[in-house]
Parts: sequence; structure tokens; C-alpha cells
Amino acid sequence: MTLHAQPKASLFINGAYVEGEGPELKVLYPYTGEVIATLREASPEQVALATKSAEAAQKAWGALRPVERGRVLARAAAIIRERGAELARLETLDTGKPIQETEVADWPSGADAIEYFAGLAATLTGESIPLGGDFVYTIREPLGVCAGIGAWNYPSQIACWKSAPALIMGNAMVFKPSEETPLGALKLAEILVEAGLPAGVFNVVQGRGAVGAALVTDPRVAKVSLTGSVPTGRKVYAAAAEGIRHVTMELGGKSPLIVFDDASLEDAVGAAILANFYSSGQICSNGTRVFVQEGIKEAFLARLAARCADVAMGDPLDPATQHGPIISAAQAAKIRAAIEAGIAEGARLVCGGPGDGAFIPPTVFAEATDAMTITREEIFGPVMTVLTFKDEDEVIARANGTNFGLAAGVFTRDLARGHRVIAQLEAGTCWINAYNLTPVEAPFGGVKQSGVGRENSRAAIEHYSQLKSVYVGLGPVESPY
Ligand SMILES: NC(=O)c1ccc[n+]([C@@H]2O[C@H](COP(=O)([O-])OP(=O)(O)OC[C@H]3O[C@@H](n4cnc5c(N)ncnc54)[C@H](O)[C@@H]3O)[C@@H](O)[C@H]2O)c1
Repeated sequence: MTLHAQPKASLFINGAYVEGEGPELKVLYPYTGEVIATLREASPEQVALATKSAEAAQKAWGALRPVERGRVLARAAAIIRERGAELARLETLDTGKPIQETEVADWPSGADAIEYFAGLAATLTGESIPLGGDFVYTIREPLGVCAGIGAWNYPSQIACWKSAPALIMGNAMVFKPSEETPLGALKLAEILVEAGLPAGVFNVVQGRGAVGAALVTDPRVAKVSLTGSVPTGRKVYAAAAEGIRHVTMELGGKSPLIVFDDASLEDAVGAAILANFYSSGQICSNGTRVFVQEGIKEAFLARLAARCADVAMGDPLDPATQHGPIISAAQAAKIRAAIEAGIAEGARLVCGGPGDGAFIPPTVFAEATDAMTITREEIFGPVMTVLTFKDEDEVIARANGTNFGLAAGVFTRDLARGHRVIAQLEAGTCWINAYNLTPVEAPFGGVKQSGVGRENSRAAIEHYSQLKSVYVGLGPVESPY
């Protein structure tokens, strides 16, 4: 079976594939390390060309009836679903994620977002504000050219989640995928054009951080939406501030998953697995600090270790594979260093460990403290830290003892307690008796250093539009002189 995934060219500008003029970018299949495509980065001139194309195309696109924009996006969602198998395979080659995940989670979630915003299109109106005689009306306007910058863990989903609300509001977008996973965004550009999107409304440039930085500071860019780590977020937010640009920041996390002793043990263990090991643990909202109430700690760890022992690791294209490789050798080395630090600082390795080559098995630490590196820092790999607690107040304080605030989960059969605890947790995206489910209908995003703004749901529209307020005077103008 060929693993060749070379696109027609590296960039997609003004409705067509264009070859990049910058440095080479090799795309490796994480499972085997073989080169599946060789791309070129965009040159600074090509980044400017992309934003100019976007600026030119945005005017007519933004002037369409919203229902017409919705029709284009609805068609694109249908094409994504028709090509589900082909797109899932490409996503697996690009990311190394098991095909059993990419078939149900990645592009399908992207298609959901495109479909959702397509349906919302015609409902996005301003309001009329009566003032006695005079009145004010508001117009919800697009921002103009939006820049999207993606991470490598959900490359196609991220491209869809950012472009769908942007485009439906009449904006144009220039998207830069992660240099690790450049392929899916090109497919999205192709599909959008096939669905009827005018040339230039959605463009893709490739490259490492410097290309992202050039995009963020391009004078035509009005808004920047980044999915990435906190350190990158800090840089991008600062660069965007120079031009008073709007931002959405979807950043990292070290989220708490709290399991009370009245919870269904089997469900809580299942959620802890979903919260730590799906996509080989490379998920921003992962509940990597699992707080288990004292009385059930041993039973929880025993069941967790037993279920993790059954994991099927291996060839991501094999439908039976549940746990794939880590995205890159560099990321695997970082995760291994975190595992070594956990052992060196005295935590007990319950199962898993550093693994071999591209694979790191589901790894669980117990007897950890809040001060340990594995408990404080985002690892972005399949590493769970189990901590124990005595009571509600204690666990809330400890769960909040972090600068991150992306997500949080609570497991309990006492629903009053579930709501009470969630209300006190400093996190943007929360679950009670569930974890890591992110339907497009619900807002997604973080508080504290995990981010600014929300993706998905009607809330995303706020971040891709601005309100014009129009005062209408119906009476005589009263001037003081
Ligand atoms: N909150 C969310 O929705 C969410 C989702 C997925 C991943 N993440 C986070 O992303 C991180 C993992 O992804 P990653 O390693 O690709 O992140 P990263 O921060 O290294 O890179 C993210 C993107 O930013 C670009 N970039 C780097 N420097 C830049 C600069 N100076 N200016 C502009 N762009 C720049 C990169 O090329 C890449 O496309 C984790 O921290 C994870 O938690 C967050």
C-alpha cells in the first residue's frame, strides 16, 4: 500500500494550488517515519499575496445574502461526509492517529461545525433598540481578513472549527496549519472551492512559526485565531496587540477530573481513559490530573491498570488499533522526559512507561503530589497523574491551583454536588459524568492562561463579527447654540 500523500502543490491561494517559494517542509508518517510528502513553506511575498487575495475576495463574499453563504458551506459539509473514508486515511497519515478515531472524530467533527454554521447563517441578525421616538439598530458585520493558525493534534477539525464561523459571517480567512500536519487544510480549501466558495475567500499558507508570525502582523489581518501552546499564545497575542487585532486563543491545559467515591467506578475509569489516552493523549482539554477520593483509590487504580493492559497499540491504519504513535520524535522525547521526571520525583508508575520508538503506552502515575512536575506542566502525551483527596473543599482548591483553565470534569451520582463543584471550578469547558465530548452546539474554550474567546456554538459568532450601532433621529435636532 502506498503511503504517498503529496498534494498538487503546497499552498492554496486565490482559489488554486500554488507551489511555495520558502524552505522545504517534509511531512513524515508518524508510525514509520517515512516521508509521505515534501512541501515548501510560503515566502513572505506569498503570505502577503494570500492576505491580498483574501482582502479582495472578502468584499463580494461579505455582501452576499447570508443564506447564500450558508448554502456553500452546507455543500462543503456534504462533500466532506461523502469523502469520509479518503479524508480519514489522509488524516491518519498526517497525524498517525488510529483510523478508528479519524473516521469518527476528526473530519466528522469538522463537518458538524460547517453544517452547524451553515444552518445558523440566516439567523445572524442585528437588533432594533427603541428609544421612545428615536431608535438604534445594529448591524452585525464581518471583521474582514481573519488569520487561522492551527496545532497538529486535530489539524482538519481545527481548520473547520475556525473557518466555518469566520466564513459564515462574511469574513475571508488565511489559514496556516501546523508544520507537522499540513495536508488536511489543503483538502478543506479544495472542497470549499468545489462547493462554490469564491476564489480567495479561504487560503492556505504553509510554514513554521516565522510564517505564522508574518501572517499575524500582516496589515490586512483584522483577527487572529490560534490553537497552540501557552508560550506560542503569549507571542501571538502580543503580536496581534500591536495592530489592535481581535483574537481567539485556544491554548493548553492541565485539567482536573474529580472522581467522588459515590461515582460509578466503571464510568469514571472509562472517562479517565478518554480524558488521557485518546489520540495518544495529545488533546488540549485532557483531564491529566485525576483526583480520586481516598476510599476508592485502590479499586480505581486496579481497574484502570486492568483496562489499560488491554489497549491495542500498533499500525494506525489497522481498524483494530486503539493507540497510535506520538506525532514526532521530538514530542516523544518531551513526553519521555516528563515520565522520567515523574519517576525521579518519587511518583509511582502504575502502568505504562517510556515505551519504544514512536510509541508511548497509556501511562499512569499514582502517589504523586501537587508540586511535582508531572502534576503542574502540560505533557501533551498519554500520561495521567492520579492524586487523592479527602473532601470537596480541598479538591476544589487543589483543582484550581494552576494557571491553566481549559477544562474540568466531575464524577458523582450526587447531581447537586456535581453542579456545586463545577460552579466553583475555574475552567471554560466542563463535564459532569462525561469527559472530552465537544459537540459543535456547545461553546469550547478556556479561562486563565488557557485562552481567550470561544469556538463553536453561537458564541463563536461574537468572535468573528463586530456590531455597527446606528442611531436614527426622527425628531428635530436640538443644538445648544
Ligand atoms: N485549546 C485548544 O482548543 C487546543 C486544541 C489543540 C491543541 N492545543 C494546544 O496546542 C499545543 C500543541 O500544539 P503545537 O505543539 O502545534 O503548538 P505550538 O504552540 O507549538 O504551535 C501552534 C501553531 O503556532 C504556530 N506558531 C509557532 N510560533 C508562532 C509565532 N511566533 N507566531 C505565529 N504562529 C506561530 C506553529 O507553527 C503552529 O502552527 C498544546 O499546548 C495544546 O494544549 C489547544
